[in-house]
Amino acid sequence: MAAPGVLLVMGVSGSGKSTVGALLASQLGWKFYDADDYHSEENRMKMAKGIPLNDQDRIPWLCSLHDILVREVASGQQVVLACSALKKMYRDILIRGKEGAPLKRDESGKEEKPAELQLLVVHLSGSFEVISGRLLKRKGHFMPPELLQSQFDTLEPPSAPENFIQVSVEKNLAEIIATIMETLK
Ligand SMILES: Nc1ncnc2c1ncn2[C@@H]1O[C@H](COP(=O)(O)OP(=O)(O)O)[C@@H](O)[C@H]1O
Ligand SMILES: O=C(O)[C@H](O)[C@@H](O)[C@H](O)[C@H](O)COP(=O)(O)O
Repeated sequence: MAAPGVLLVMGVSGSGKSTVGALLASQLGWKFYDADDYHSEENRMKMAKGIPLNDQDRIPWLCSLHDILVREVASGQQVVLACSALKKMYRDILIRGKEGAPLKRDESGKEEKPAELQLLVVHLSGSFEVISGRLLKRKGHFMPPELLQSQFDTLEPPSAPENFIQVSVEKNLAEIIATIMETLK
């Protein structure tokens, strides 16, 4: 497949996004962004208190990630982004920015189409049991394991016509990376 500008590694909390994303970026020589690093203090505190984020909390966060991706791709930089991106609408915002955002005007006043990114979605998919087992063992993270059920409730797995692959979290890391690298060939 033609290499996309952006590889989005998505899934519920504990599915392995940060681990797989960082490994992939280093193997590909692409820049790595972890969406967790871009949450507002309010969002972080909300999750730490065990309250799931809602659309209003997530939309500005996703818009700022979209802006980062557009900037990087415009400068020729390929990017791996680890981001929960649980709903189709969230992935659409990463690709196109906020739906209904007013069209920008160039210097002559002409309307410019919003930037759209070439993005491959890698969905790390697995059962509640396997993923909660990993979260319970993970130390020093702000996300409480009790929020996992809400992540599964919110999840809309990618489907056609989205450009995506699904990889089982039950594979070991080397197998996951190899599967993704094979798709990129
Ligand atoms: N394929 C895998 N096999 C075994 N353990 C994994 C795998 N992927 C991730 N882990 C472990 O599971 C935990 C959650 O992974 P992490 O990358 O933090 O997930 P996320 O970023 O999606 O929340 C970490 O302790 C990580 O080392
Ligand atoms: O959309 C969300 O609800 C959040 O992004 C949420 O998923 C959280 O930020 C992380 O998932 C926590 O961090 P981990 O994914 O690393 O557990």
